[in-house]
Amino acid sequence: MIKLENVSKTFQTRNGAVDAVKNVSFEIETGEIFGIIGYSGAGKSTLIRMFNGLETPTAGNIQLNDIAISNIQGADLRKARQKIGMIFQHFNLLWSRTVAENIAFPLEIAGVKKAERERRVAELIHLVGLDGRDKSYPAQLSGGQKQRVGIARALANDPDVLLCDEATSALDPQTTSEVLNLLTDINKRLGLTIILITHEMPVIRKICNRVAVMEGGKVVELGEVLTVFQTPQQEITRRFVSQATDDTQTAEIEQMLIETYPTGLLARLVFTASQTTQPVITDLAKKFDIDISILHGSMTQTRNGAYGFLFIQLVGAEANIAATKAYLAEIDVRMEVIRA
Ligand SMILES: Nc1ncnc2c1ncn2[C@@H]1O[C@H](COP(=O)(O)OP(=O)(O)OP(=O)(O)O)[C@@H](O)[C@H]1O
Repeated sequence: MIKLENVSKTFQTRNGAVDAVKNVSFEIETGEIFGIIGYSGAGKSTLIRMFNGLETPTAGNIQLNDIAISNIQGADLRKARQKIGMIFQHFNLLWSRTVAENIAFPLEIAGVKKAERERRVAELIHLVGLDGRDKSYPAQLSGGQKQRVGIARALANDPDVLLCDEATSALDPQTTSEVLNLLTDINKRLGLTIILITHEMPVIRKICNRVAVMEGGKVVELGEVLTVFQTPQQEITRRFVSQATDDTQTAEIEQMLIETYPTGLLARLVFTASQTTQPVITDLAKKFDIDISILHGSMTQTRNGAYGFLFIQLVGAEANIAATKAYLAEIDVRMEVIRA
């Protein structure tokens, strides 16, 4: 478990003091994938760099399992750091070393013997899906392959925690998706705690269990990803959530549907994780003798379940439509009537 208590970081610059992180407290569970999102300058990098002692807090404490990471230095800090891997946006690979030599580097520093190093490197190359590329140089690899080397190198000393600093920001959407799948797989297989910072909500949606939203050095919102997506509390969170859904287009779509479908009742059904797996639409048609057409929809998957909405047209006797509405209320599917 990782615990932050009242953590602050102030940089002294020529232009005065910069409060990069302001009084941040939260906990991250072992084995969790925890996302930190914020715009440029929000303090994400500074915060994540304090997890492995690359920056020291000006105030407050960071506890990693039994170790007070914010209070140790020298040999103790170097030893603790071996249990915290890190990957970067621009990979930070050694360009004159092969894939295998890059991955072996942290093992050399840790004093691991040659035979054991070679065994471990082969295992890591296989784990990240780079079989056959061990003798390639970074310049001969695609962006996604370079990040796989970064991940293998970060895992070399069998860390408890992996820090990801905008690890997919330099990659195209397809490669981003592959790297995120690899991280999810590693999280499951090794029980590794992953902390990632990003400015992209789709990354959070795809792999995180919980998310903290940072603005001006503070954590302004924190919660389960699904809850944050369904009920964002802060304006900045709403802006991030709209990046990952197409809710912004809703008004336009409603107008278009009203014009295109002049008959029947038009409604928007809002589903949350608890009902999305139920065959709600089939049930309605069977139970209430009504015709239902699905006109438009968007379902979004998060790690804790799916949620989303469907625009439907209902045609049938008034009493049957009233019974349909009552049934939807009973099973907690919100129905917003666009045109009665
Ligand atoms: N070493 C430093 N010296 C002085 N100021 C710094 C230093 N590092 C960061 N800052 C300042 O602290 C604030 C937070 O920066 P930080 O890099 O942590 O934000 P961020 O959310 O990670 O943004 P980005 O995604 O652009 O890196 C910014 O105002 C930045 O200029």
